Amino acid sequence: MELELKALTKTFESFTAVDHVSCTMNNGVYGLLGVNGAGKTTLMRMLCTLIKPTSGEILCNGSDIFSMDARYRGMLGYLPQEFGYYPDFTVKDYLMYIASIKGLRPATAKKRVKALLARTGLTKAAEKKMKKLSGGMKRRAGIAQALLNNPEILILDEPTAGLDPGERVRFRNLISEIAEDRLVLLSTHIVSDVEYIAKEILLMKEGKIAHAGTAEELIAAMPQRVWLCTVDKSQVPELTRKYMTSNIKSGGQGAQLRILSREAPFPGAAQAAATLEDVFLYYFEEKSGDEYDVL
Ligand SMILES: Nc1ncnc2c1ncn2[C@@H]1O[C@H](COP(=O)(O)OP(=O)(O)OP(=O)(O)O)[C@@H](O)[C@H]1O
Repeated sequence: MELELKALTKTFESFTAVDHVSCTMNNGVYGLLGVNGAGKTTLMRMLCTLIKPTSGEILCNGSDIFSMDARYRGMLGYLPQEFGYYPDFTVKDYLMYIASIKGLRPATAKKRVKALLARTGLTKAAEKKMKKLSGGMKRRAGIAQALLNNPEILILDEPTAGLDPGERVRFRNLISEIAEDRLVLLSTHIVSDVEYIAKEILLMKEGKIAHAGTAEELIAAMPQRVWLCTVDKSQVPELTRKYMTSNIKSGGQGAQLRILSREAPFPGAAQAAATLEDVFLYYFEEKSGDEYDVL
């Protein structure tokens, strides 16, 4: 399975939301990482044939996905950012309903729903109403519906939005497992969602893929170094004005800053190993997601 994007572009009137994106993906997890408005959803909607590119191509095993039409959609599973469900349906009825829309025969649908309930850890919740599920369970039901047709390509738009840290870990593990034999493209603005499970991370900024590679490659390519600086609290405003600072930990009179800079900000500053969070800060000049521990 190979998905190839060739100079993929989408403009809305004079605004370019996706700007000449080119990349090739095959089985495994790809993390589309970027801040709000970077163009992630627009890119994914094109990959799902929901909107047409202004220019450029998307090829699946060498064929244009829009020409493949239903044949391509049969290979595709999609979990949109806001996914619609029927609040009064039970999880099982919801999945059976989506299975019928996807054209699965009732006997096949029954088997697949049972298997997917088990795979997503929802067997015990099968008879619960959708509106009674926790955020994490709802997302897992969303994944289950996207997997009903056993897709070779799975597109997940911000699947971890609103999940608590425990649910996020369970979700990551599930996605990792699912991607063993298919292509999974997952968008997020939270570094830790993709740091350990993505075989490649695509950093998307202002419609472009600014950088792509493994977490290690992205870290190695960052020109700045990371410095841990223990300073007096009174020095914090000046240092944060002067340097990109990824983290500040305060305690008593002192503060520990994590500073990104080519050179040591002052003699004696200790160099630390860079992380993907630092890379995110460097390229986007903002902190990733809602998990960042600025104290
Ligand atoms: N139908 C549209 N008409 C005009 N502009 C649009 C349309 N859809 C998206 N945009 C604009 O394109 C840009 C990229 O939006 P997109 O939703 O793809 O970003 P994103 O990275 O998914 O961000 P978010 O996580 O906030 O959804 C935004 O500035 C958005 O306002």
